[in-house]
Amino acid sequence: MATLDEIRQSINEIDTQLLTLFAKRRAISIEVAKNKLLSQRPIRDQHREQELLAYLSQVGRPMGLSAHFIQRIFQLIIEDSVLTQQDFIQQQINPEVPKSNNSVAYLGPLGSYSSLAARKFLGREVSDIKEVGCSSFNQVFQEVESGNCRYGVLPIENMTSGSINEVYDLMQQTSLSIVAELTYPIDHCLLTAVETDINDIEVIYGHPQPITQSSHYLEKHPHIRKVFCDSSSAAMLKVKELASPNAAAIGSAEGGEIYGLIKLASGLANQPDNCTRFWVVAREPVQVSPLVPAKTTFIMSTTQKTGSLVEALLILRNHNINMTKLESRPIPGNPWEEMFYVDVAANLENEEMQAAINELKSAIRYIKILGCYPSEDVHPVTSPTAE
Ligand SMILES: C=C(O[C@@H]1C=C(C(=O)O)C=C[C@H]1O)C(=O)O
Repeated sequence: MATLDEIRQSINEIDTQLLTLFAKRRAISIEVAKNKLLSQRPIRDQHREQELLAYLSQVGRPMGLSAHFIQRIFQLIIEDSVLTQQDFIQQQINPEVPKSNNSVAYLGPLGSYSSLAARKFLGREVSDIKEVGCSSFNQVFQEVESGNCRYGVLPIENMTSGSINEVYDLMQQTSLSIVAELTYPIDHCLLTAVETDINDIEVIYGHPQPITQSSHYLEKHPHIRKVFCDSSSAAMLKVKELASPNAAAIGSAEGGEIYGLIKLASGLANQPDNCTRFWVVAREPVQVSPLVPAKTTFIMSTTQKTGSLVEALLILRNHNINMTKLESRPIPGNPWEEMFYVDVAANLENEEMQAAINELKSAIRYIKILGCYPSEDVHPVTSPTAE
């Protein structure tokens, strides 16, 4: 009988083959993108996705693979393929924005969730990226506005704790444009400098967001004192410095590795599939190909007349424009009025969208376009066989 090491070696070999095939599929998806560019066909083809998933579920069944399993794996693969194609098409129409040799500003020293998201945005080639960790969101804006950094990466929404209001408020004042969105999976871990036990932890250092998002876990350990830090990396640095069996930080496993911390527990967030959505901002807007699913974000303030918000939203509906998010924020110095942040699934260049914006301009008090960027919400549809 084969030893465990030998069996595991076979698994390594199979997984390497899978990786080779994933890379091959990704390369072919670029060929698909080139073909679509020539024929001007949209990147997303949900009918084809559904057909493919149904076909694969059928092929996998006699192999003992459930439709549910197949759909989960291939949804991820198809999502990657669509995003790869989007990136390719965007590079074609925005060739002056190469993704290498770039600089990016984000909140916190290396290892913060924002820094990990920044690396995801600029790809894995981190060697020639200038990374500027900032101590506040305001500084992130300043680094990009001054031209010191090409991009700024800003968290705007977390699945558990909701919108990050400070970033929304700063967006009201900036001249920067949103050029991309990305979602980053967040797995909050309890990190310590030395081997210890959860019952020995007396103090937890963390950014207020991860602490709020881990409230259920923390309620189970009411004796632990919470200390807020400017960023998750600041919390990790503090714990590293203390080197105490009684102090822990809340942060990512990747961040913990950067600071040489031990992972005492993971999966702390209230919501198991916790992720954060980020905006990438730059001084110049990007053009989004009509072949790529796009989002446009704008802010507007309506008049104080009754029904003025409803009227504005009806304009969008009448132009068949799907609103994906509506957020309201107070206007500083103007306590009785609200500013609305609107995300729509539409390209700014689109005729209907232009018509809607023009109509909005005459119906509301103020409108400012924050950016048009490729949509990251490209989750493939499920095929009915998986239900
Ligand atoms: C690869 C294609 O583009 C997209 C990605 C798909 C995939 O990865 O299988 C399927 C349909 C499209 O949404 C295609 O159109 O075939």
